[in-house]
Amino acid sequence: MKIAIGADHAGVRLKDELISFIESLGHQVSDLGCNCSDSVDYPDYAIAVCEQVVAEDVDKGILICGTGIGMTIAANKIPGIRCALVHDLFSAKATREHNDTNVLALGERVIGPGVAQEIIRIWLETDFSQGERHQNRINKVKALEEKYTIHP
Ligand SMILES: O=C(CO)[C@H](O)[C@H](O)[C@H](O)COP(=O)(O)O
Repeated sequence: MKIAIGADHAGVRLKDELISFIESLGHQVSDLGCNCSDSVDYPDYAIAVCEQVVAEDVDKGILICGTGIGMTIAANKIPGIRCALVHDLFSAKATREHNDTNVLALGERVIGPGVAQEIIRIWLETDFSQGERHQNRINKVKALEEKYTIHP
């Protein structure tokens, strides 16, 4: 798979540690920054990654900030993005099976690299369950997105 990854200053260290791990799983990683510890704004990196996901330039996105919360809030403003903040292995599997999430958010100040690696491995290898009830719920989320999108 092609994966875009982005982080703010509070997630850059974990991002840099995770790239080689994701590549070792056989994926191609596009690093969209940031690339230093200077203070930056997480929405700028959420947008960069999510735009690639929506454009289908990549298959999935991974976003990292201090808590993962800011990245999650920003990512889910973008139509077509279903981003989950995940800090446990059960949710990593469930959010692929039930929510068909296309972006994963992590918090560097919350979990260590070992747990982050396992979350990513499970999230990337788990398919959407295709269950009718899950698709129906995702369709309702898409309808909300459409209803509250302002068309020029
Ligand atoms: O949005 C966040 C908090 O929910 C992210 O964790 C940011 O990375 C964090 O706010 C950055 O904090 P800092 O004090 O500017 O380093």
